[in-house]
Amino acid sequence: MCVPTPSKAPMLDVQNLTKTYRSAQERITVLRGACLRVDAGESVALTGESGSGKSTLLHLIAGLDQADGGSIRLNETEVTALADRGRAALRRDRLGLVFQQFNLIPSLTVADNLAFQSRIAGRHNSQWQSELVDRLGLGDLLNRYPEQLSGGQQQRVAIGRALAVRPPLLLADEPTGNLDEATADEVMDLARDLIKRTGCSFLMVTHSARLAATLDRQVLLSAGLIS
Ligand SMILES: Nc1ncnc2c1ncn2[C@@H]1O[C@H](COP(=O)(O)OP(=O)(O)OP(=O)(O)O)[C@@H](O)[C@H]1O
Repeated sequence: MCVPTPSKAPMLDVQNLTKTYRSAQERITVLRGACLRVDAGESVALTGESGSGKSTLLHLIAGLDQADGGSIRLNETEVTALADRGRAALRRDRLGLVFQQFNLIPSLTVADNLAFQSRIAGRHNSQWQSELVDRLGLGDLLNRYPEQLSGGQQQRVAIGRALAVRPPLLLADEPTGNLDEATADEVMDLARDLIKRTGCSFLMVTHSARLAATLDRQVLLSAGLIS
């Protein structure tokens, strides 16, 4: 059972989450009642051994997969109760997602990649986009395509795209996993600065104890539970 939550409503409240992958050959139980809360404006590092289920948990929170049991409340929304359309709308309007593989759209320029989510969410704000461009140092790259960028540059675009809608929660899965240490530090410094400016909550999967220590709190996923 989860530790009872204090009266203040958290931005993200995961309670007793269970998940088993089933195939004809095997069952892999990954989450056995995981609990996690992230307060408004709080930054939390999700750590754990390879295969412990960090990405699974992040995908469930983002509504990219469905849990077997338990609850995921994002602000006042019960994510586990949403149908496919509701979960897609949640990702579009209220979540920022950043992955290790950058996931930019190859046929769009940097400028159009940056504006992609905010445009489809109907929340494009030119002033905020200009500020993102400045703070992420993307001014000279706006007409380039993703294949013409370095890994660090691509990830800066991905972070800008995710924050363009000013989401209440930013989820990142090993965002610097494909970058060298110096570039990782540079990208994380920029991300932390922008996260502070937007006031969003931040949940980041990372293998790096060094980067985890730069966030407000670290939690460990082990044997299907979070401590
Ligand atoms: N779609 C799937 N079908 C079956 N098993 C899966 C699926 N996705 C993940 N798994 C299994 O679930 C377990 C947890 O995987 P997950 O990717 O969540 O771990 P992780 O902690 O993020 O690992 P890593 O740090 O290596 O990225 C692993 O044993 C993995 O093989």
